[in-house]
Amino acid sequence: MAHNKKASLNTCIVAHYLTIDQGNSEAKIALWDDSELEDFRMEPALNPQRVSDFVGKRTLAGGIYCSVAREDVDVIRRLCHICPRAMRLTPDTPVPIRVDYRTPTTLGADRVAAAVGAWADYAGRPILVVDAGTAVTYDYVDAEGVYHGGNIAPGISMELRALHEFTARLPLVPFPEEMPSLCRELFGRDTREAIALGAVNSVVASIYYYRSRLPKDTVVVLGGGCGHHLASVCDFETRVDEHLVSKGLNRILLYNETN
Ligand SMILES: Nc1ncnc2c1ncn2[C@@H]1O[C@H](COP(=O)(O)OP(=O)(O)O)[C@@H](O)[C@H]1O
Ligand SMILES: CC(C)(COP(=O)(O)O)[C@@H](O)C(=O)NCCC(=O)O
Ligand SMILES: [K+]
Repeated sequence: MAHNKKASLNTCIVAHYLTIDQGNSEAKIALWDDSELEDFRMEPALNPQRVSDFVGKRTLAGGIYCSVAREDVDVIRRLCHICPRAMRLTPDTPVPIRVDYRTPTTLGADRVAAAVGAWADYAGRPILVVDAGTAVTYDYVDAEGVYHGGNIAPGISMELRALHEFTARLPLVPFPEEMPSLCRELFGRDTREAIALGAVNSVVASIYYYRSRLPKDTVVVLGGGCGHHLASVCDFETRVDEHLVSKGLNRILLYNETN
């Protein structure tokens, strides 16, 4: 009897949190047991039904929505319906780092979330946050937790497409899945290799460059769909976090629960 009571108490206190990150290529939905990732799904086209299917029978304590694409009103409505405390990440949302950006209202919410996600794991160290998705963003958080901004550059797929679309002769080269073997050579020796290496090495070289200009103890955190590919070709230690933005959203949600 006492055991059953304890078990049902445990069931009650599991706090599930839902995070939704709508990027320019994919939506990422994640379920958290407090701050532990429990379930994750990528959705090329999110809709309210997919959100409900993902959550299933689990009871939510809170949820957060962040988009750098179209704000999906139907998805937000569904989130509000299934969550007692649902919020959108906006420029006014309190976050656990200090954002020092001249135009906070135009700053991509996913960049703030990625910075918070990295800070959650490496607080107290300077961090170069690289979120390599549709675009690649390179952001800097110092050891005091101040976000100093960063840069925006084309993502690898975007570069490959742009080279094809804006030239007469360049073929569309597929996303180079096998980066370590491709990057064994510095320069391409045929057109396709030259394009693939050009797109990949522009990102790799940028990571090296920013790192060389930052304090020696800077941690390099790589997130986004290309994060693990890029880590495989950097010859210094990097930390890959496939769920960087979702993790940041979860931490922002928890921060707002307790503050
Ligand atoms: N195997 C792959 N095939 C195609 N694109 C890939 C692959 N692996 C990584 N990518 C890259 O990942 C990006 C999607 O990453 P993601 O971080 O989800 O982007 P976003 O947040 O902008 O939606 C694609 O635009 C592409 O550049
Ligand atoms: C730079 C981004 C396009 C990155 O988007 P993503 O690649 O993650 O889909 C997005 O963060 C954005 O639209 N930012 C607004 C401009 C700014 O951050 O200053
Ligand atoms: K990005």
